[in-house]
Amino acid sequence: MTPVHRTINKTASLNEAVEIMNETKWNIIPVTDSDGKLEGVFTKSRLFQMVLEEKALTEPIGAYIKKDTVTISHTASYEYLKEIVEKSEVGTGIVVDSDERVIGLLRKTDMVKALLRSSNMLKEQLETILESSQLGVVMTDGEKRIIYVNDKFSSMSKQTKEDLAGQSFPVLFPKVNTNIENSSYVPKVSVGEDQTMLRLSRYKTVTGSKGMIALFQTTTEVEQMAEELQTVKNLKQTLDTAIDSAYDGMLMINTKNKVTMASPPLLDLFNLNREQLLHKSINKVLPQLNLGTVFKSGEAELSDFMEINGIKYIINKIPIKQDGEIIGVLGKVMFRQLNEVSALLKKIEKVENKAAYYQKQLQQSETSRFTWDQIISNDPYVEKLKKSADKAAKGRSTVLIRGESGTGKELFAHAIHSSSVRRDGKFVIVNCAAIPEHLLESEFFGYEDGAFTGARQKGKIGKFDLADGGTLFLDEIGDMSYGLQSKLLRVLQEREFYRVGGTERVHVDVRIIAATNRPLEEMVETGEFREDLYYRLNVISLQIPPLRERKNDILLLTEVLMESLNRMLGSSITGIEEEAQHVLINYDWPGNVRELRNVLERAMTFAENGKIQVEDITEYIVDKVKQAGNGDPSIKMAASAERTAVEKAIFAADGNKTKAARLLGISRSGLYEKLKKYQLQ
Ligand SMILES: Nc1ncnc2c1ncn2[C@@H]1O[C@H](COP(=O)(O)OP(=O)(O)OP(=O)(O)O)[C@@H](O)[C@H]1O
Repeated sequence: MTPVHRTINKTASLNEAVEIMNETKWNIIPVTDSDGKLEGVFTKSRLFQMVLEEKALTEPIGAYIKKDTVTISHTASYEYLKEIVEKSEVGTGIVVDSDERVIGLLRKTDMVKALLRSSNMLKEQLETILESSQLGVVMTDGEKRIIYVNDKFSSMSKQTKEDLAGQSFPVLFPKVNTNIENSSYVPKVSVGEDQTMLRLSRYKTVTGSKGMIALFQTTTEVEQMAEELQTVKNLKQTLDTAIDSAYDGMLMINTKNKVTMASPPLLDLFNLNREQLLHKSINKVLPQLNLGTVFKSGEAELSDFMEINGIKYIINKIPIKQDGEIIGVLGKVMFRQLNEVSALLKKIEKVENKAAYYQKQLQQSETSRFTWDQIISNDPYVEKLKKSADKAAKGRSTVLIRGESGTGKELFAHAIHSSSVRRDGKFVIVNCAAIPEHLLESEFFGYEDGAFTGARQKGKIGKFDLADGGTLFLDEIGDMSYGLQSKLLRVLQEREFYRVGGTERVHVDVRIIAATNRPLEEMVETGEFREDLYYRLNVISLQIPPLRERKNDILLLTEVLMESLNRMLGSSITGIEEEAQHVLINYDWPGNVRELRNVLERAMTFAENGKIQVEDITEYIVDKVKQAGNGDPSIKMAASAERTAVEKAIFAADGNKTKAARLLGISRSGLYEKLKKYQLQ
C-alpha cells in the first residue's frame, strides 16, 4: 500500500490537482470532505478531459470527480484482494481505516504482489506438511504424468524426485485402475519393498483438466497402529473391569469439570444412573464432592466425613497428571466399613479425652481435689456423715474411714483435707496395698544419701516428709504389714521418725486419715492388725454406707456422673431410658459408686441418640437384675430397705437403742430382733 498523506476536496482547482499528481506521481487523488471521509477520486483521465474541454487552471475539479471508487478496508483479507484483482476493472483501490478515513492507495500491481507472497507462503506450508507426512504423496497432471512426489514416496519407491517427475502413473502402477470418477481405495499396492494401501482421488488442475492425487500408507504402519489400538482397547477393558468391580466408588472428571467415568458403587451410593452423570458438569450433578479444588491445589486431598442417606463417606481426591500437567481428577469415594472406622475414630477421640483428663488429674495430685459439694447424695445418713466429717476436719485427730470398695472413702478424705486448716498443705496418698512390703518403709520414711549401695545413691524423700504440714491419706490400711504397723504407730505417737539409713530424728506435723474396707476388729482378734494402732486410728470413725443401701442416690449420682463423663469423653449423652433406670436401681452394686461410674462410662460409649438404653448396659448387670427379679424382688427390696432403716436410726440416735427404736416406731425388743437378723450388733 502507498500511504496517502495528501488529499484534496471538491473545491480544489485543476491547477492544484496537476501539482499534486506531478509531485506524487499518483494517477489518482482521493477527494475527501471536511471530515476526511472519501467522496470520490480525481483521476488522470478526468484531468485529460478537463484539458480537452479547455478548462481554465483555476476551474474547481468538483464536477469531474469519479464517485464509484473501489475502497478496501485496511483489514481486508487476501481472498478479497484476489476477488478485486480478478473481477474489478479499477487499477487502484483506496484503503480506508475503520472510520472510513483515507490512509492509502493500493494499486493492482501491489495487490498482485501481496497475493503472490501469500500464495508462496501457502505453498511452503503445504510442502512442509506433505514432506513431513508419513503418507507417500503423488500428484499427476491431467495426462496422468507425475508432477509432484513427496520425500516419503521417493524413499518408498527408491527413486529420486527428479527421476519420478514426468513418469506416467499408470505405467508405474499398471495394476491400479486409474480410470476413476472421484476417488477409489486400493487395499494392496507394492511400492518398492513396501506393501501399501492406496487412496486415489481426482482434482481439478489450473488448466481445468482432471489430475490425480495418490496417498500411499504402508500396511506395517497401519498394522502397528491397529495393534496399538487393540492394546489400548484391552487396557481400557481391563481398567473398566477393575473400576466396575472396585470396592469403593470412583469418579473421574476432566479439566472442564465434566464427568468422564463413574463406577457402579458410586452410582449406587448417590442413586444415579450413568446417563445422569457422564459428560455432565460435576458442579451441577455432584457439587458436594468438590473435586475441582484439586485443579487449584495440584495435590491429593482427603475430605472430611460426609453423609448421604445415613451412609458416611470420605473422598480421596487424586490429581491425574500427564507430563506434569493435571489433565483430570480421580475421586475415590470410600464408604464401606466407614461406620466402623468412624466408631473407631470416636473411640480414639474418647481415649484421647480420657488421657487428657487423667493427665490433668495427675497434675493436680498431691493437692486435694474434692470438697463436700462434690460428694453427691440426698441420703440423710450420708448428709449427716458429711456434717460429722466436716466437724472432724476442723480438729487434728486421726480419722478412720470405713466402707466397701468404691463407696467414696478417698473422696471423703479429700474433702476433710480441703475443709481443714491444712488445706494449703499437701494431700499425700499412700496405697498401702499397692506398695511391695520391702519398699513400704522407704516409701514412708525416705532414705538418706548413700543408704543403699548401687544405683540408689541419692536420698529419697518419704511420704511423711512430703505431707509435713498437710495430710497423709493411708488407703487400704488393713493391708499394711504387721512390722510396719509398729513403725507407723511410733510416728503417730511421737510425730518423729528416722529415715532409712539415717541417724537423725525427723520431726513432722502430719494429719493422718486412714481408710479400709477390711474388718479391722476381726483382724485385731486374729492378730493380723495391731490393737494399739487400731485404737490410735479409730479416734473418729466414719462408716460410708454401700450404694445398695441408699438406692435413692443411684439416679442422682447417675445424673451427676454422666455430666462429668460427658466432659471427659467429649460426648453429649443426657438421658437414660426407663428400663435402663430400672436396671441401675435394682442392681446390687458390689463395687458401689466406682462400679456405677464404670458401667455408665461403658454405656455412654455405646449409647446412640443421646440416651442410654438397657442394651448399652453391661450384660452381666442386666442378667443379675433379671435373676433377682425371678426370685422375689419385693421381699428382697423390703429386707434391704428395712436393714437400711435400722442402720440409719442407730446412727441418727448416736447408738442409743431406745431412741433408735422410737425413731423407727418399733419396740426396743423389736429393734434387738432386727439387729440380730441383720447382724448389726
Ligand atoms: N458420693 C459420691 N459422689 C460423687 N462421686 C462419688 C461418690 N462416691 C464415690 N464417688 C466416685 O466413685 C469413685 C470411687 O470413689 P473412691 O475412690 O473415693 O472410693 P473408695 O471408697 O476410696 O474406693 P477404694 O476402697 O476402692 O479405694 C470415684 O470416682 C469417686 O469420685
